[in-house]
Amino acid sequence: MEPLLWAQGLVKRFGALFAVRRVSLALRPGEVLAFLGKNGAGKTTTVKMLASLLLPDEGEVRLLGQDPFQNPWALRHLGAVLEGNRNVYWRLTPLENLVYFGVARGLRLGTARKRALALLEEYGLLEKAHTEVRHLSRGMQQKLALLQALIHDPEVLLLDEPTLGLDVETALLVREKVRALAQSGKAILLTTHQLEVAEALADRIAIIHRGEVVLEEEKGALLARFAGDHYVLEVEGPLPGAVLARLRALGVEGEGPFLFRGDGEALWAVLDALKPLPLKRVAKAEADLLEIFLKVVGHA
Ligand SMILES: Nc1ncnc2c1ncn2[C@@H]1O[C@H](COP(=O)(O)OP(=O)(O)OP(=O)(O)O)[C@@H](O)[C@H]1O
Repeated sequence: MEPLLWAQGLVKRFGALFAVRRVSLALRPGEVLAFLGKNGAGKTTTVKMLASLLLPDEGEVRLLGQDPFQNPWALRHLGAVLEGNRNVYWRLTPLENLVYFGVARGLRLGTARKRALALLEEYGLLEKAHTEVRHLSRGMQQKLALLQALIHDPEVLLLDEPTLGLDVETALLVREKVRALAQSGKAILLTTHQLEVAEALADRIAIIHRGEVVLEEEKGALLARFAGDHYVLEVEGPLPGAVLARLRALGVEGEGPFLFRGDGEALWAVLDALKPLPLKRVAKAEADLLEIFLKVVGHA
């Protein structure tokens, strides 16, 4: 499948600082790519180049095959939520904002209005449709910023921290919506420091460190690769000293839950040593994204 968004060899320097060095990305229909990195790693700079808000020193961007720097009309295929809620007009109402952005991106007035009202209803903002944005709560403003990116139904979405600062219910709603948008075929780049959000939503993970993409991998494969051979065991009741001694000799660590590093075959020796004690749980330990992130960039 052809990527909807494609970038090759992006470079951005600020004076002597290489903020972004040769970053390449591709986003295909229906795909969520989580773009992770520590503060100052180069995420925003990259995303701004993808959104044509910043001119790369080197490299190319294509949106549905078109170069948005040569042909800015290609940007109608893109919706972006950057830097929280700053991309809406504070003295206009949500409805006015959405109609304005819809028309600016090529919708007819009537279509923009209909779509704006439908989105406001879908995201629970209809009762604020006519309230000036500056009088909305911060979370509502943030939700509106997302709707502003969706109003013209673009194929590609760049979402920077879409759930940060939202209440639990709204954050879950936005998560569900992002998932549904991907299922409907949108390509989504998700920038976030909330690793559990990335883990829940992403199909692929890219980690940028000091301006370079140091890891890019399908999420399932990444989690499996870092999980390694690593089992967690729990037993009912206290362990007799002799059993514990045998476990230690086999390399079992911990005090319950016990931890065993080894392959599936070696695990049988451990289970044998435990017989006939009742087992509560034996499971392959799973890596989480936080652990992986810290391993890849945490101490570098
Ligand atoms: N306009 C600018 N002028 C000079 N330096 C800049 C400019 N914009 C960004 N930088 C620098 O480029 C580097 C990358 O910044 P960027 O905002 O892309 O990081 P980030 O990964 O988005 O970080 P955060 O998670 O903190 O938002 C930083 O060292 C930053 O200080």
